Amino acid sequence: MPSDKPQPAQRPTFTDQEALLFHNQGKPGKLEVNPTKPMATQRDLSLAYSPGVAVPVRAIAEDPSRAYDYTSKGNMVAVISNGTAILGLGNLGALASKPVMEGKAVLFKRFADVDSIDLEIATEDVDAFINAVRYLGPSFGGINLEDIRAPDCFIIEQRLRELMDIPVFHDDQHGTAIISLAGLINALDLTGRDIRNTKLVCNGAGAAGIACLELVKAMGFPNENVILCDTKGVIYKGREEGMNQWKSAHAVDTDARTLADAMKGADVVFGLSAKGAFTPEMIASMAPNPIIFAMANPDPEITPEEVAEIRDDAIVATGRSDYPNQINNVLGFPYIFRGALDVRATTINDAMKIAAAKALAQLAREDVPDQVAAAYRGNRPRYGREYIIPVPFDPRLISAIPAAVARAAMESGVAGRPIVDMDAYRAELSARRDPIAGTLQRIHSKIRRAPKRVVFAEGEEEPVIRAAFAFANSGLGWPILVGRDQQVLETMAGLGLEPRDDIEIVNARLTRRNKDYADYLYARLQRRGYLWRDCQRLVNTDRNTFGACMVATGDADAMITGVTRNYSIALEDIRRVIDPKPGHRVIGVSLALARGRTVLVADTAIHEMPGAEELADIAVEAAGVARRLGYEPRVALLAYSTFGHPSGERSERVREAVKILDKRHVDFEYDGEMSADVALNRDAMAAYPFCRLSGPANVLVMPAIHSASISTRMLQELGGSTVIGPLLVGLDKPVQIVGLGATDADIVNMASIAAYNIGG
Ligand SMILES: NC(=O)C1=CN([C@@H]2O[C@H](COP(=O)(O)OP(=O)(O)OC[C@H]3O[C@@H](n4cnc5c(N)ncnc54)[C@H](OP(=O)(O)O)[C@@H]3O)[C@@H](O)[C@H]2O)C=CC1
Ligand SMILES: CC(=O)C(=O)O
Ligand SMILES: [Mg+2]
Repeated sequence: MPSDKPQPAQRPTFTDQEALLFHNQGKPGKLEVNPTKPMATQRDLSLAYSPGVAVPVRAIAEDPSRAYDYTSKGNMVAVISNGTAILGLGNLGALASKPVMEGKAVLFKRFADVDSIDLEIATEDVDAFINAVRYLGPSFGGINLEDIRAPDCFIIEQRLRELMDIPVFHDDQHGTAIISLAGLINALDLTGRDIRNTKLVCNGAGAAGIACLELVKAMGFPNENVILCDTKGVIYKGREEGMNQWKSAHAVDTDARTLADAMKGADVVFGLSAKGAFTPEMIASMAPNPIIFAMANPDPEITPEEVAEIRDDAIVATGRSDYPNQINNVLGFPYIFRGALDVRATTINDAMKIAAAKALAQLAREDVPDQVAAAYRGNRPRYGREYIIPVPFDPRLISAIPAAVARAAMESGVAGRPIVDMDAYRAELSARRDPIAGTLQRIHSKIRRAPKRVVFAEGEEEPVIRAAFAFANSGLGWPILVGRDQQVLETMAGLGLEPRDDIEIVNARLTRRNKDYADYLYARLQRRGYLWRDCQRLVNTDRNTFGACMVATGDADAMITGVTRNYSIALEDIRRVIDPKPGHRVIGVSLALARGRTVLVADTAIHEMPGAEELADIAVEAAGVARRLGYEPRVALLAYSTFGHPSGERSERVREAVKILDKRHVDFEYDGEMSADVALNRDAMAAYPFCRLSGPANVLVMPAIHSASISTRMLQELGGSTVIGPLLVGLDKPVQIVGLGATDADIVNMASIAAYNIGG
């Protein structure tokens, strides 16, 4: 649980020098452009450029919607600024805004796989700015305006919305409004307030302030309960100084003239102004349980530490990532555009904004996965005063927010290409964030249709219990937690989880099946030096043995273990109880996913230095796994040499394995021996026209366990691949072993793979 008070000591700090170095090291700046098509050969060139490129040109000229099929338009957003209101730093010009705009562009990519480029336009003239942008429509699927001062931004956005047929969205207005509304919905809920009689003060009557008020009023806040302030104080009816039509729309009848007057007794205050604008006295004068959103960047109107010195009943949020409750538009713009682009929305309307805010608010109320806990440095946040809004690293945002936005676009009639299958869309969204997610999603939808009973052998462990609940909540099957009832229940209570009927707790010592399992084990082990009593002790005390007995005897369908024990020891426990499937070999297969490509690597778990027969078996098992995952296997048997060169003894086994596969007449593509580059790179493979693989390999059979282990770990650490596994295949009953210290998400995934019975 997060502590009650903000803890500055835990906050990451950096020097100015470090910030400059960060931006300067490697290639200066934060983004570069990469081609998505190969440009390696003469043929590639003639397709990508003249003459091949003429074909899509004509197609688009004939039907402009084809631009979405043949160009990057549909996934490309421009982040455009003139630098007149850079964060809360003021008007520092177009060029100085570039680091922020590059930052927004990479956040688009990082969080929602939206390609984005920053465009800084060096003019403060509203008409000139509009003219510079209005003709850019063909290049982009959407325009994200950023850090343009009020009231220019209102005119610019409105005119561009009229002139362009793609979404134009001023992030500082609407992004901020959406996120603060989401936070406000939850803060009102936590403090038991009703939107109709809550008093709100907004300091800052610029882009962000005005848009926030418009959205909260659209949600039902009465006009007379809201006071807007700017550098001149309260915006009251009849004020003349420093006014414009957008401020006037929110002017109220009140005697309050200063921000301090307005904040007396207020329930909520929004800061969208500048550093230090709220004084301790102002905060002290607010109503009990005040809601304080100090959102100025980079430094808030008041810090959470300063609030904590004055009162302990406040809910405080800032725009920064290093305090709890980050109300920042980064939670919105990537996902809102993702949803809008995916339905080819012509605009981003109020219905889509409110849908995004509600989806965000809802997400904060749900149980938090481990990846989010990691973003909180080990503190698992729970819906409450210090967790009113999800963090930007929450992996659930990518499927929840765009789906809500896309649905609202469809319902409000602005979607050019409605989504037919929303579940499939959500799965696709998750896959954009993490390539592994697409494969897992397929597995999940399959096992949901025929849920299985899965033994979670280490049922007393916290992550295992959380995983079991997540597994059951997602409808993936029925978990069985093995452990002492009291211990399991206490851990559950500590996690705030209630026991429930669909999650069984089985105590090995007390179960009525205890004797049957001991008999079963004795029948297997009596000729290996075990007495019946030894078997009974194993069943009673070893959870892997007990869990495996449940699976072996049909009391459960699959099993997951490994959180507290080394892989090889857990495997030994299991092998005592479960044999290989007749005619099969037990191996480990790892899945490496990178750059849209999935490659299976085997054997990553069992055979240290396989002989030729074993290598052939490994190829057969791994090809089976590829098929079960929906890939047509192309198996490369790897070595350091390729088809006999350089010659060497160590490759002999691999060549022999290929001959064995020839004799077995297997029904999949295979070849070798070959080096990894030949296996994976079409051009390198082309140097061997006799190679029997029809394309780059998707199954790599490694010559030995050390090369398998080293290469998968290097892929993960250096190559940016996601690697899952080793998945255990070839056992007669499905059991999977996670790595020591696996997170709840890892356990759920491996439990799903066990339930799916990936080994066939
Ligand atoms: N957390 C988030 O996600 C976001 C935070 N922001 C923050 O909000 C702030 C405003 O941004 P934005 O609306 O784009 O900028 P604008 O330039 O459009 O508006 C600034 C507004 O703040 C007012 N203001 C400035 N200083 C003070 C002060 N000391 N007291 C009262 N009012 C003041 C100005 O008053 P006047 O009209 O009298 O000049 C003006 O109304 C920035 O700090 C920015 O970082 C913005 C967007 C997103
Ligand atoms: C977060 C943001 O967009 C701003 O402070 O301007
Ligand atoms: Mg901004």
